[in-house]
Amino acid sequence: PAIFGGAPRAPIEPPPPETSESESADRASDTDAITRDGSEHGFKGANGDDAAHSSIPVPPPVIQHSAPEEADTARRSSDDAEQTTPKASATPASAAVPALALSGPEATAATSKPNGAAATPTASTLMPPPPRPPTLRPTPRENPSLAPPSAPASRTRNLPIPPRGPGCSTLAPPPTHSSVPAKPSRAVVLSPGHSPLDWARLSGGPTADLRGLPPGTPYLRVTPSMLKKMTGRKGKDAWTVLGGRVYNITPYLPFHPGGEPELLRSAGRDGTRLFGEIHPWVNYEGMLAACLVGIFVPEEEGEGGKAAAAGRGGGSGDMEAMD
Ligand code: HEM
Repeated sequence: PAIFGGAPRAPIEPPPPETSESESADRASDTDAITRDGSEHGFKGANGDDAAHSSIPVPPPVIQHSAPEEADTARRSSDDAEQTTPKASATPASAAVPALALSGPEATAATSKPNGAAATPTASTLMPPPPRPPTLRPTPRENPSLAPPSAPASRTRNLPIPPRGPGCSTLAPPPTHSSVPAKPSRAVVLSPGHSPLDWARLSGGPTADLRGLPPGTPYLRVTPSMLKKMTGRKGKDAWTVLGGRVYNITPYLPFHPGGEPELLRSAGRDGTRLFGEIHPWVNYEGMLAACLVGIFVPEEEGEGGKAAAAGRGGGSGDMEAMD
């Protein structure tokens, strides 16, 4: 009802020239009442209200504008109610719409006079800066300050936000991250029963001992000379140093996602740097806890000065030396 309020009706009323403005206003209110009544009557069925409707003149011009309304009324009442209905509703609405639509900042810039003198002065002063009203485009300009958080902007309005990157989603990673060239995977196909989970089962137990040393063997002080012999060849186990600790990587070889040859690159030497170059994120300490042989120490700090290199089927007297 507010949309079809009296303001817009006034200009439309002119068609009925028979009465004065005050009368026309009264008539407008009457028409409202009539319209409602008419509709109600229509639902209930036509009654003797035709007299009231008949008081409303100007059927032909108004009818043109209010065609839809008229049709409705026509369905509701088969009598003269048709004439009354069009006046009240359709005409005012059509008149009001254009004024609102064109009254935007753009129209004001074009010096629109009819929109009311009061609005014009303010508009003139604000004309240069008021790009705000056209929120569609100027917003991006203003946004830069607010733009950093692209998320809020996108939430508020879809149109104003020009999508910056390919993915408009706020959750999309920055192009910098997504553009990182992916290295071809060198992962190998592990044989059945040698998945990471299988390794976890095998080595994860609290009592798991995969060092390849006699049970109860304490952690060893492994010297460079000792380490050098543990290459995984000639029946020897493969040891490597990671972070100052010596691990027997032999049992892990078939479980290594990178393949046995890759893992053996570090056998018999310190593989800390090589390991870190490939996958520094791998938690070797946890994965190889059951394979911990000892600590890596300088030659002079070794056990008894005698190399204690040992392994499965290794040197004859080496195992005793390690004990
Ligand atoms: C120091 C010698 C080592 C070398 C040269 C090596 C090399 C590699 C290579 C080339 C890959 C394949 C990476 C890819 O997917 O493209 C790989 C994967 C892997 N390696 Fe090693 N590796 C070594 C030691 C180890 C050790 C000691 C462990 C753990 C005890 C380990 C655990 C893994 C794991 C879990 C993956 C899979 C990583 C992933 O899928 O992201 N590696 N390794």
